[in-house]
Formats: sequence, C-alpha cells, structure tokens
Amino acid sequence: MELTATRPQDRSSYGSGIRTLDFPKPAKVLLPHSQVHTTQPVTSSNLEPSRFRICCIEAQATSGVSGSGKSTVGTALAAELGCSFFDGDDFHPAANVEKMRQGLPLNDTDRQPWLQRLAALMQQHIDRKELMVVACSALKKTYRDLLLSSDTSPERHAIAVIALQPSKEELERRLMIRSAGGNHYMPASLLDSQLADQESDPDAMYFGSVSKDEIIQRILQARGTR
Ligand SMILES: Nc1ncnc2c1ncn2[C@@H]1O[C@H](COP(=O)(O)OP(=O)(O)OP(=O)(O)O)[C@@H](O)[C@H]1O
Ligand SMILES: O=C(O)[C@H](O)[C@@H](O)[C@H](O)[C@H](O)CO
Repeated sequence: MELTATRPQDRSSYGSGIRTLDFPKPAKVLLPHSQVHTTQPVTSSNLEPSRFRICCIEAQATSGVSGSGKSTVGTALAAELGCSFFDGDDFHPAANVEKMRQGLPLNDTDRQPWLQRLAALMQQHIDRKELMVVACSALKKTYRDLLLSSDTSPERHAIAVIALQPSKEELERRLMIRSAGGNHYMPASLLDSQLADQESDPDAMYFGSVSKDEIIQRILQARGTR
C-alpha cells in the first residue's frame, strides 16, 4: 500500500532554519509504522537480527558523497522495511542549496543547522520507537557524532550506519549521467571536495560499487529480515 510520495521538485524552497517539530514530509511513506517497528536496540557495528530501528545511510571514505546512492538505497530499503524515508537533501537551509548550486562546497558552519535538524528528526523517531531510514552524507566524524547524539534511548544503540563507497570512477559515471538529466542542484564538480571531507567510520556497514539489490539484500540479511 503506497500512501504518499510528497517531494517538492524545487529544492531551493526547502526550510531556512532549525525547527524541531516542523519537518519536511518523508520522501515516501509505505506502511503504518506500527506494522514494522522493532523494539530492541543494536549497535551499528553489531547488526544482529531484527534489532536496529534506524538506518542512517551516509557517506564515508571514498563514498557516501554525492552520487554514492544514498537516496536510491534509502528509498528501496525503506520500501522493504515498510517505513518512512527521509532524504537529508530535503533538510538543507535554502542558503546551503544555493551555495551548492553555485558550485561552492559547504563548510562545517553551513552544515551545522542542517545536521541539527536531521538529528532532531531522528530523535523524534527514536523517542516514538518508529522505524525510519535517513539519507545523509554525514561526511565527517563530528557530523556523525552529532546525528548519533540524537539517540537518547537508554542503551544508545538505536542507529545503524550504512556507508556507501563506490569507486571514484563509478561516482563520476553516475554524476555525469545525472548532470545530463539536469534535475539536481549538486554539480559533479563538487565531487572532489566531498571526497576530501570524508572520514571513515569503524562502526559502519560498508558497501563498494555493488548493485542496489545486493546492498539491500545484505542489509536485510544483517538485520535478520531476510
Ligand atoms: N548501487 C548502484 N548502482 C548503480 N547505480 C546507482 C546505484 N545507486 C545509485 N545509483 C545511481 O546513481 C545516481 C545517484 O544516486 P543517488 O541520487 O541515490 O545518490 P545520492 O548519494 O543520494 O546523491 P546526492 O546526495 O547527490 O543526492 C542515480 O542515477 C542512481 O540511479
Ligand atoms: O554535506 C554536503 O556537502 C551536502 O550534504 C551534500 O552531500 C549534498 O547534500 C548532497 O550530496 C546533494 O547531492
């Protein structure tokens, strides 16, 4: 049952500040959360069966950057899990989107309100014990730490991080195809700056240049739902 797919086409209209209760709608909502959410926590390094509640699809090492497949994998994973998918791109202040559109890389200060907004969204879901999938580049450790600080569950292990790391050649190939379509604000010229900002995460589940279906299958296997 597909309920909604509400995603504005013009991303420049997205939010201009941090609001903890007024978030963009999920990119997709497929099933009521009550049918799917799990109740037990996990660590991101210990993806045991049926345990994690939140998957933070993010970017690491040589991937997770623009074009690494966060939205593609995140959407498909949420569909499999029957939960909401939120694309971090939809949470940028308008000024960030404009900066990227002009080919200028974001810095730590630019990313702070964006990450805080995403952290608040994640905390809201953790507090309600609702399953969700979030796509977020989260290139640096400090960014991931900020997102992970949203986990206020007693065990503090509600978030699983999945890092997408295709090769640079594969990233360039994907971004070239996407640029030709002309429907994304992020220019391929920012790839090097994205890769330069990436820091690895020992706790993440990593994937290289593999197909979306294989990534999903392996996540579901790790989670114990396939
Ligand atoms: N595993 C994959 N194998 C092959 N192509 C893929 C894979 N994942 C995504 N793609 C393709 O790569 C392009 C970029 O994917 P996607 O938009 O999901 O990346 P992203 O990380 O969300 O990028 P951004 O952060 O810039 O929005 C799309 O054209 C998508 O179809
Ligand atoms: O931190 C950043 O530099 C940004 O979040 C980017 O990663 C973009 O949001 C995304 O890649 C759009 O394509």
